[in-house]
Amino acid sequence: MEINVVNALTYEDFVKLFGNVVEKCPLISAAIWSHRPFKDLADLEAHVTEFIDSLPDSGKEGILRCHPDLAGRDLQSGTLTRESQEEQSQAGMNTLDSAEGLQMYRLNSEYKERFGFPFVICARLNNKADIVRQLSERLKNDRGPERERAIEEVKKICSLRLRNIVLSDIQTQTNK
Ligand SMILES: NC(=O)N[C@H]1NC(=O)NC1=O
Repeated sequence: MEINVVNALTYEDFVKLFGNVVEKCPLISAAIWSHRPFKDLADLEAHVTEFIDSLPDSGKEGILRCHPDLAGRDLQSGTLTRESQEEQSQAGMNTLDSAEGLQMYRLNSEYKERFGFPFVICARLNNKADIVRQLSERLKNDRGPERERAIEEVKKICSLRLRNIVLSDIQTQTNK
C-alpha cells in the first residue's frame, strides 16, 4: 500500500484498517490520523510510538490491560481478536498440554497479582519455551522497569501488525 493511499483514507477507514495495531486501543489510530500526511510507514509507526511514549504511567498500564492473557480465557473461548488469535497460535499457545496450560495460568496469575497488569510479549517473535522463560524472568523485575519492558513488546507487536496490513494489501493488489 502506497503511503499516499494511507494519507487519503477517511478517518473512519483509517481506524477500520489500523484500529487494532495496538490491541483494543483504536483511540491511538484515531489520535494519530490528525498527523497526516505521513512520509512513509516508518513515519506512521513513529507517531504511534510517540503517542504511547507521551502517556502517563497509568495510560501505559491501561494499554497493557487491554491485552488478553497468553493462553488465557479468551483463547479457550474463541473471543480473541483476529490478530491476537494468529499471534498466539503462531507461538503455540493453542496447543499447550494440560501441564503447560496450568503452568501458564499460574505464571500469568502471579504476574498480574504482582504488577496489576497482564504479561505482554510479542508472541510472533517467541516460541512456547521463550515465553515461559521470559515470564518467569520478568516476574523478578520492579514495577517501573517492567512496565517499560512490556510497552516495548507492545511496540514490537504493533510494528509487525502494521507491516502485515501493508503486505497483505500488496498481495491483494498483485492478485487483481
Ligand atoms: N498478553 C500478550 O502478550 N498478548 C499478546 N501478545 C501478542 O503477540 N499478541 C497478543 O495478544
